[in-house]
Amino acid sequence: MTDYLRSDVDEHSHIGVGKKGKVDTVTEIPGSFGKIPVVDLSNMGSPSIEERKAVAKAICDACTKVGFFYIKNHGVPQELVDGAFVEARRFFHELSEDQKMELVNSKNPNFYGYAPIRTDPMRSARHMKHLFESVNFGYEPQFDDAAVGTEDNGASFWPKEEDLPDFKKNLGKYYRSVIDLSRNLLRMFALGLDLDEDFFNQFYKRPATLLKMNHYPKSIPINGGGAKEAGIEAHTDLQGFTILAQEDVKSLEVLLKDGQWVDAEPVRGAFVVNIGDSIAMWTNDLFKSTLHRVVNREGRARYSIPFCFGPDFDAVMETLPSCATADRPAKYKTITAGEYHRMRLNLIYPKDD
Ligand SMILES: O=C(O)CCC(=O)C(=O)O
Ligand SMILES: [Fe+2]
Repeated sequence: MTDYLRSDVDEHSHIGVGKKGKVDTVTEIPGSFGKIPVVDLSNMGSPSIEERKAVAKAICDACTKVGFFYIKNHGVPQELVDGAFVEARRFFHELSEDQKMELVNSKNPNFYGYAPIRTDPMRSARHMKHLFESVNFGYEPQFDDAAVGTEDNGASFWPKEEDLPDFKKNLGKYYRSVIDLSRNLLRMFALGLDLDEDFFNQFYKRPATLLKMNHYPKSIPINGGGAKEAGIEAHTDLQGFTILAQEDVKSLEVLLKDGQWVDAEPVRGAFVVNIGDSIAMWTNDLFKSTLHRVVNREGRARYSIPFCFGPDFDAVMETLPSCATADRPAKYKTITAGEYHRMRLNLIYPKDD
């Protein structure tokens, strides 16, 4: 059993915690779709259980075969999506470098905040190259219509109101709307896995949400000359699932069967959803956490807004009964989402950073 530190593109692997408690990889190759499926969510809130089940089945097919899918008719108004991109541009371009560095994530106990572009050749090989700039904000009950408590998941670094007026208020509208959509998707996952429709929501009372904004410039100058394409190396996401908003610049690529990288082209009005490692482990890899990467070859800047939705830190992720059989015994150790999260953050942000 290898003590893997990072997903390995050649093995189609994601990071899980094996029965012996070691970080291990899973080598299953994503299933039989040749492309990323599109799921229409129009009937997700239908009073008819049969109609809801049909949506749940389409989602679960996509999760078991690809781990990536588009959703349309998802209920998040386009003006909120467009508004969130306005705020992303304001953040990256209206704040000075110093103002952004005041919010740097290495100063935050939960690594919330700003992550600058890193081209330092001396960075240890254990780090992912960070050829983009990004910022993220954690869970706050004020953004959650279904909040049961008043505590956040650790304070985020928000820009000062005088530096970027109304930024938090404006982004908060989008935050609220994607949390709501995420809770509805959890119902579909549960239905599709033959669980009580509300099964997952009991583990998402103070969820590990992360609203991220990424900026991939059109190219990145390298010290000493030359330029590189902006992007993110092949990786899997760590949380339950991610809802990604993109504009019209194509750059996201997903690894499908036979080792083919396919573009997850932007589709106006649709989000891209992908399963993260936590739900993959919880479902005993029935749901696939699929490798993806970003390479901005388009010659213009790209912005994206991923929203990650992970279970409560104290949620105990024990292999779901409908996901283990005699032929397919449970592979993973029962672990709390928080323990797993912490383990992954320690890999992403090693102490020598
Ligand atoms: O920007 C994108 O399209 C995807 C970003 C991503 O994979 C991530 O932030 O984990
Ligand atoms: Fe990702």
